[in-house]
Amino acid sequence: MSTTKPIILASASPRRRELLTQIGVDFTVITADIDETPLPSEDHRTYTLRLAEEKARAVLVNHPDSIVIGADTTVTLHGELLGKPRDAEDAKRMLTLLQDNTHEVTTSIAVLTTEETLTAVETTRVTFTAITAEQIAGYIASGEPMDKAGAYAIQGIAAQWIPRIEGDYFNVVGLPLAALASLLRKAK
Ligand SMILES: Cc1cn([C@H]2C[C@H](O)[C@@H](COP(=O)(O)OP(=O)(O)OP(=O)(O)O)O2)c(=O)[nH]c1=O
Repeated sequence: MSTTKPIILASASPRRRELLTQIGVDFTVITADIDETPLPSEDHRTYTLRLAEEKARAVLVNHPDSIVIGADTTVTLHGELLGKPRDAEDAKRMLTLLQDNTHEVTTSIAVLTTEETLTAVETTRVTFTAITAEQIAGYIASGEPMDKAGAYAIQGIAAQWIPRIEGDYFNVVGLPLAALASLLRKAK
């Protein structure tokens, strides 16, 4: 895919890098640290959209001639936001909630230039089988949950407990590729 301006992915996530490469986009990676604390009464759509935009905006200020992509993924179960687990105990709490249940994964993306702000929010429903306490302990010991929203990776070991999803698979991994490609085609 070619655009008139250089594309920057404002993300430290190796998954996002791989996904964007998968669809043939030429880009560089520049990250900026932002505060990811949810605001009081912010829902998952507002929260992920705000963060996606803030991540991209923080990079755009220093690279005004580029198209900057920001993204944020969060898991929600019955309205509760599950971000990345703080520690092993928090990962256990999240996986215990998610097992034998269906939850939503929301990724917001923002494609920013100095002239325009293009955004999209994509939600995928993910169903988990029952997972025993022993399996959860073993999974946490593998290290996979620690840097993932909801404490699991659909693209990893957790795939064995996910018989069904409704929506975009790539959205769960961290970037809704079809929605993103459509925004990139619009960006000038
Ligand atoms: C649910 C789920 C999340 N994830 C990952 C995607 C994201 O990297 C991470 C959610 O955290 P994010 O805060 O969205 O992203 P990040 O901190 O990894 O990267 P950055 O903010 O710099 O862009 O969880 C998976 O890899 N697989 C999954 O199945």
